[in-house]
Amino acid sequence: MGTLFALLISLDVANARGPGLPNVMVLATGGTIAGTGASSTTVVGYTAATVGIDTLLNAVPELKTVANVKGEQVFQIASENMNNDYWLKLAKRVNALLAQDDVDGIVITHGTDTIEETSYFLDLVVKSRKPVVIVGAMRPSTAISADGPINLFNAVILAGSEEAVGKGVLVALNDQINAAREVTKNNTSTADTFRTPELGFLGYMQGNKPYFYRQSTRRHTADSEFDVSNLETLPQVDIVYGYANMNRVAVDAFVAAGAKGIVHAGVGDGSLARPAVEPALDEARKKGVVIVRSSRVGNGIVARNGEAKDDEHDFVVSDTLNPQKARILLMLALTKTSDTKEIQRMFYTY
Ligand SMILES: NC(=O)CC[C@H](N)C(=O)O
Repeated sequence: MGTLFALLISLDVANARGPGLPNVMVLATGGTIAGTGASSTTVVGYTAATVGIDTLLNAVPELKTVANVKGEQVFQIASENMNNDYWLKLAKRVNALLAQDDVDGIVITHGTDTIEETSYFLDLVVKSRKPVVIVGAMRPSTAISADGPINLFNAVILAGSEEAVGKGVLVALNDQINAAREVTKNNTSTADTFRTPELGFLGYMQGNKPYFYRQSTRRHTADSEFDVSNLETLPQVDIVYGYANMNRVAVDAFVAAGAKGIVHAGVGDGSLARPAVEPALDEARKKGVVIVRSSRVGNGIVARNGEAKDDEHDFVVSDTLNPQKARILLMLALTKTSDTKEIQRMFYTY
């Protein structure tokens, strides 16, 4: 009886999205996955974002066997040109589509340079438990052994899967599934560039199936407090990079240009150069600019206080977020509050 009941429950879950193949929407935004080179051996020095969504989908006829796929070109850019306006446009489109009963999941094709930023932005503002998978490629569509088609095929399977529901925005390339919060581009040119250093990726794509082994403990998507549905702009937040012999010029320039927040990509565990930079950040803070101490190191925690005396300076720390991801959380935090205690809570929550 118990087994029968369990079977009925699992059948119900399997049928939650209706019988047959899942409905997956592919939103194209550009990047190398949509790039073309001069010849089949051109794998660097090609042009990104030249091929449209129809060509992308037609290149992988196998997609029809795993999902009912529809495509839409949201914009067409190399992702180094990503900006807040594109993010707001993309997030609103994703939320509108996920609110539809006939969309089970979304795949976003994207240039790899800023995948880690777009994915974390969406992780914080998508209002749904349905899967959102961001995918790209390191070799253009015309290259020998192009990685785009297999990456797209796996991304569509993942976006249509029950396993990906509620896992937050996922970045899936090279047969590996990563969480948006932690994934980072790790190599300028190799196909295995996406890594979740130290904390580890979430699982594999193998044999046309996702296999999950872990998930993020941080809040995201349907549980997030951030909402961009009524926003047309985001606050200006800039990143200042730490280095030996550093001066205060960049901090002062960003403040003069109207920054509402500055992420300091410090050396080590987020250390600031004294006496050059700390007074500049103090002055910025007194003018109302929110300062987040992050690190250029790439792994590990930037914790409050210690030598940095964050309470005294009224600085916020980034926890494990790298500077480019800390910038995104700070922008969204500033859409809700300028209270640094509240912003610090957000950095320990997301
Ligand atoms: N591999 C890539 O997608 C890089 C191409 C380009 N720079 C972009 O990010 O869009």
